[in-house]
Amino acid sequence: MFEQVEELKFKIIVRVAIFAAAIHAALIPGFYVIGATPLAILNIFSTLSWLLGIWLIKNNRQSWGLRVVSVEVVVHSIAACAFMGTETGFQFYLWSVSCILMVDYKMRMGSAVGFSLTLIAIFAAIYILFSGVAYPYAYGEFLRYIEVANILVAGVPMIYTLALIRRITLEQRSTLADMAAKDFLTGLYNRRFAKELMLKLHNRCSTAEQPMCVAIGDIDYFKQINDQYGHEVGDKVLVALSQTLLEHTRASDVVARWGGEEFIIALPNIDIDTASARIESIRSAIKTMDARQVSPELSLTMSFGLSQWQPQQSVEDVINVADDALYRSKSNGRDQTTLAASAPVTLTQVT
Ligand SMILES: Nc1nc2c(ncn2[C@@H]2O[C@H](COP(=O)(O)OP(=O)(O)OP(=O)(O)O)[C@@H](O)[C@H]2O)c(=O)[nH]1
Repeated sequence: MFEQVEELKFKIIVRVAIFAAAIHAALIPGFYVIGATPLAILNIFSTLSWLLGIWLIKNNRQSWGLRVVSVEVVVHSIAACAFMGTETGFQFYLWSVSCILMVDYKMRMGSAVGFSLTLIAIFAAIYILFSGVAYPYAYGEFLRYIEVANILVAGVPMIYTLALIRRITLEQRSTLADMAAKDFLTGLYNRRFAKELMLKLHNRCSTAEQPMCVAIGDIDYFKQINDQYGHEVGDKVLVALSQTLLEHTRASDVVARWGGEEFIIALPNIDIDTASARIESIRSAIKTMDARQVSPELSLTMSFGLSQWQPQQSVEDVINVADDALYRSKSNGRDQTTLAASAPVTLTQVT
């Protein structure tokens, strides 16, 4: 995840750098036309510096790339203001670079803040040193427009950098929320998060006076699958089975990995008869699931325990009751669903 974020960040910085290189290249004839030949020559070096920065960033030397372009901006801002005065607005690029430097996480926080503050200090020093310099070249009547243009163009990298940080923050937030809620292997909800969701569903169902059921399923003889085909195949079985569970449940159901080869399905707004028909259809879908995509000749069955969640029961209570029913499915020969009741009802005996 961290590498992807870094990749995205530097991809965007490369775009800013290409934009900057193009602006510097375009200014070469511009400076030449107004008679500022030294600045035209300086811009050739500036364009080359930006191209070098892009090359360094693309070749995995991101910190060096950022340093090269930072030095370029400092030199360019000082030179432009020394030759043409501060009214041209070239000093505003120092603000852009001070923002961009902060996204280099490889640089220590203290150094990044130090460099950024130095750039702002240079910005202030430029006013002290060069605000008295009068613009000596042609087209002086357009000075105000040049200043406005420079301020606007310098603003783009700052907004781009902030937008980038915002995007990364939001993406990381959703990734972290996903990691906290989901099982790494199967992508199903994990036990802790499933419990929270089940409680919310149960409260909603109780308020609306709707029935709710909970099923626990456990793969039969999963140890044998691991022993016979290997742990990696076992993992693939867990992933394929999770997919089958999702395909045969409603969006409002909660499907979660409860433990190693144990899964839970919470079914809101459903009575026990309809729920048992649903679980039975899931059980036969698992039996007929094309397990050959995982490994040829592999056959898979699952046992279930199903219980209706009574209003006064806690989440632990209903799970214990469903678990007892599952235990009966196992001890009665597996590949079946047992309904938890005062007298347990086995729906399907293994054939
Ligand atoms: N491949 C894989 N195996 C797992 C994972 N988590 C648990 N297991 C395995 O699941 C197996 C569970 O074995 P048992 O508890 O003996 O149950 P079983 O073989 O399924 O037998 P019954 O439940 O009695 O039908 C163990 O071998 C665990 O190593 C996992 O994430 N990946």
